[in-house]
Amino acid sequence: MPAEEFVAGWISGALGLVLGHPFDTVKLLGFFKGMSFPIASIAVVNSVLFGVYSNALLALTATSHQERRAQPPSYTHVFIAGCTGGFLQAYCLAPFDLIKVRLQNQTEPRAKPGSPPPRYRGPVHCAASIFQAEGPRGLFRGAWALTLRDTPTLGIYFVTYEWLCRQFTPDGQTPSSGTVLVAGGFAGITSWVAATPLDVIKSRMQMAGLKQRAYRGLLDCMVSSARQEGLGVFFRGLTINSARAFPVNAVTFLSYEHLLLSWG
Ligand SMILES: C[N+](C)(C)CCCC[C@H](N)C(=O)O
Repeated sequence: MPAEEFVAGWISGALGLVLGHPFDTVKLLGFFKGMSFPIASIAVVNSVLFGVYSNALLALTATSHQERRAQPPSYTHVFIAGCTGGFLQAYCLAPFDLIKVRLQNQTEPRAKPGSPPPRYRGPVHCAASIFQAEGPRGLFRGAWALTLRDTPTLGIYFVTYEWLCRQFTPDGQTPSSGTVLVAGGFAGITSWVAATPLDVIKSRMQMAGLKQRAYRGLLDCMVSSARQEGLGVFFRGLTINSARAFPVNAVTFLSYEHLLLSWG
């Protein structure tokens, strides 16, 4: 059997791949366009959350991640560590979240002839415009509401995760991948259900001055929203938040646990 065809086939195939690569890259970049900003920001924020959580538990219980399966921390410690992680991640998240909310609310019809250009051209332009108009503090608009939203609800997040893992795992053993997926998914849902009322208020405060009227503060925003739209306003987005929370947090916890396991 002549080998040349194989070699030629291999080389031409490889060349095709090399030549095709830039096109694939463009296609891929096009496909993921607009995703690099959320991906980059979630990476930073999530590393702060999990890093602070784990270190807070280390400080509270003097056990490392590996030791915690044999000596599980109390739920009070898990809650305190979760709240600490939530509090600190909220500050890192605040500017990214503000930009996301501002860009998502830009729903002017796209590039119709004669229509005004969008206010923000992209995440960097959005950040720069806010910075120019309001200074660095402008980038933290709504940060207080975000902190109130995330501090207790991330405590709830880790308590739910730990509790569910322990229900389905024999003492001292590592939870199975299935358990981690389900516990992570439900931790996400529970946390988002608890966070939704303040999520609504947070987004309104971040939009204040643009589309919405300006509020005197968090309480004013809560009271006037409830007065005008009824108490149902605090549950706006509950279904979509929960539907998104399950897969996102199932995968977050699964990859987190697996990475830690594989690093020893
Ligand atoms: C605290 N709060 C519920 C707002 C978020 C908790 C889960 C965090 C996760 N990165 C996610 O985006 O779902």
